[in-house]
Amino acid sequence: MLTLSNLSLSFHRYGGLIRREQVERLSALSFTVAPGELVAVVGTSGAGKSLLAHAILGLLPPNANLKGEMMFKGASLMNDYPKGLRGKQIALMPQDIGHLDPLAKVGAQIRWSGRRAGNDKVDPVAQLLDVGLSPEVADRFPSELSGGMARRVLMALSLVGSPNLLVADEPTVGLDPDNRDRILKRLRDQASGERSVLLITHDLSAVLPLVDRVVILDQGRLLGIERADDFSGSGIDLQSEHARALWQALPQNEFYSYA
Ligand SMILES: Nc1ncnc2c1ncn2[C@@H]1O[C@H](COP(=O)(O)OP(=O)(O)OP(=O)(O)O)[C@@H](O)[C@H]1O
Ligand code: NI
Repeated sequence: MLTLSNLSLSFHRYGGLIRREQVERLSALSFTVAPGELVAVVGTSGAGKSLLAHAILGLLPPNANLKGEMMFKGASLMNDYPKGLRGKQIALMPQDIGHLDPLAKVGAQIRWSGRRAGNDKVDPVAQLLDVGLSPEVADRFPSELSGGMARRVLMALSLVGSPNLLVADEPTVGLDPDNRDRILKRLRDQASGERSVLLITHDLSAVLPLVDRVVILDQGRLLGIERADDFSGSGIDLQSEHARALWQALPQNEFYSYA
């Protein structure tokens, strides 16, 4: 479904008046997301996770310079971003709840997202129920939502067009365990059949029970691609040393660090 081959991303930066330099933020990333898969991209702050999300959505700023190849269902996402893809076949659940329009009620925003995705007949209440929110939320403004509700509204907006690929950028940050697990469960349900999810997070332990595979990013570099099942025991089945170190550093595994 999604294939990245040697994808690099750099930015032009002006040093002084005439010196122009390139700063590389993603370095030769290669990985795939298969139909039905839920793949986590894990990395600390500044690893390049949101940049990767924006690259896949064709939302990078003009001074960004992408190299390599990125294919979605056989079409290249590299130069002219294919029309009719974003918000329909590929959707982003953004990291920042500031993406909600503060001046519009939730129901109206869901209808707009539906229209952008080519569906004029979206029922906001059904979309809200789908993410575990009650019908009355449709009449609220974003300022009247709790953090957990706002995240679920963002999720409803991103799901409105039934995307084949959903890129969820830190969808559970700042949420209590109940709200977090609700969102993660909905993402797990989403990833089946022809539909896949790329789940961006810094919280490996919260997502491990749900995801199929884990891509580890650090400072724009790929440090490992692992099957989620291999994060078990002492981590002997993990391919990369870095993944083993991450696994052994989780609080519940401290025992193994001394084994
Ligand atoms: N438009 C830009 N121009 C230049 N550098 C940028 C730009 N956007 C982001 N960066 C830099 O790229 C790096 C990766 O940023 P990114 O937002 O992808 O990190 P992240 O992994 O999503 O972090 P977080 O977990 O904090 O959201 C950072 O060092 C950031 O400063
Ligand atoms: Ni980010």
